[in-house]
Amino acid sequence: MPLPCTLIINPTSGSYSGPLVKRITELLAAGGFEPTVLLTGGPDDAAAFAARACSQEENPYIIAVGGDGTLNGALNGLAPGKATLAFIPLGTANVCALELGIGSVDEAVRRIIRRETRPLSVGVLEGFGVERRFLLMAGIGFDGFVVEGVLGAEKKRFGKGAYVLSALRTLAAWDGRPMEVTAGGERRSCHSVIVCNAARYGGKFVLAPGADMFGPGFRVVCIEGTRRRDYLGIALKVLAGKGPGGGDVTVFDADELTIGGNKAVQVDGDFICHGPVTIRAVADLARMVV
Ligand SMILES: Nc1ncnc2c1ncn2[C@@H]1O[C@H](COP(=O)(O)OP(=O)(O)OP(=O)(O)O)[C@@H](O)[C@H]1O
Repeated sequence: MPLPCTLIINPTSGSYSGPLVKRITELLAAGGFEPTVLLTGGPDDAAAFAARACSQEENPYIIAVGGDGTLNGALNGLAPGKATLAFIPLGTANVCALELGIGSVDEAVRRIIRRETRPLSVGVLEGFGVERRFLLMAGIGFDGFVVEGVLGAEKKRFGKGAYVLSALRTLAAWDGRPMEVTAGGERRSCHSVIVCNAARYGGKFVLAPGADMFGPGFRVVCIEGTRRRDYLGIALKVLAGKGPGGGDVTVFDADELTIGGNKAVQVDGDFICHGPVTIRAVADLARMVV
């Protein structure tokens, strides 16, 4: 019996094409699956499609096809502990694919057919009446402002360059205020904090060695320095593959955090809200194809 699966596909993601989707469905069918294709028509559809599959099926098998944003959308619709989740990367940055070592669409399909899965641990962020799960990271402070400030028209025209333009604007209108981060009964004064559920950040850069979406809790990168030049030092270290620790940066493990202030918050590359927020780790949300 072929195994039914739901493909949630973002037709606006980086390398989407009709023929590519046709090839994916043919490969899956040849590998023993019975795919149903659902194309997202807007930002909320991936979560709605995943929620529907989870409410209608006993063993929902959901394949997010797109970028990290589509995967995050699907993740946010899952009923806890019920679904199998897979990812076929068609996005621009595809951090999750890098994290899982998936180098191509064909490789992603091969892994789905291999049917090896691991229990997935995610983060849940709450603040301002919003609750949102994340797979990769939540950033509060500098990178939250950068993501918030990305203009749609620039993203269409310049792709990843839109983030550089937004970063330059964020640097020009510098907000030097610190915020309070509480974890494990300890309080710290930070300028930005990145709660990492995966090692990579923004592409192939390893920001939090040891952070793992299949392991419990987070690696938290707290940037204490409040000046622009503190960030330059961190960027140079990360680009050189050294990790950000030392100097004005503290890295620690946590399962639960409270972050004060009202700085901008992004999760998995999408702007969500302004602080204050709480973040907690949730184990076994789904089984993820690896
Ligand atoms: N039909 C649609 N029209 C416009 N936006 C959409 C549509 N479907 C999904 N989206 C939004 O597009 C956002 C970006 O898509 P996605 O992450 O899949 O691709 P990407 O930006 O190319 O890749 P990456 O996130 O890996 O850089 C998603 O977060 C989602 O909110």
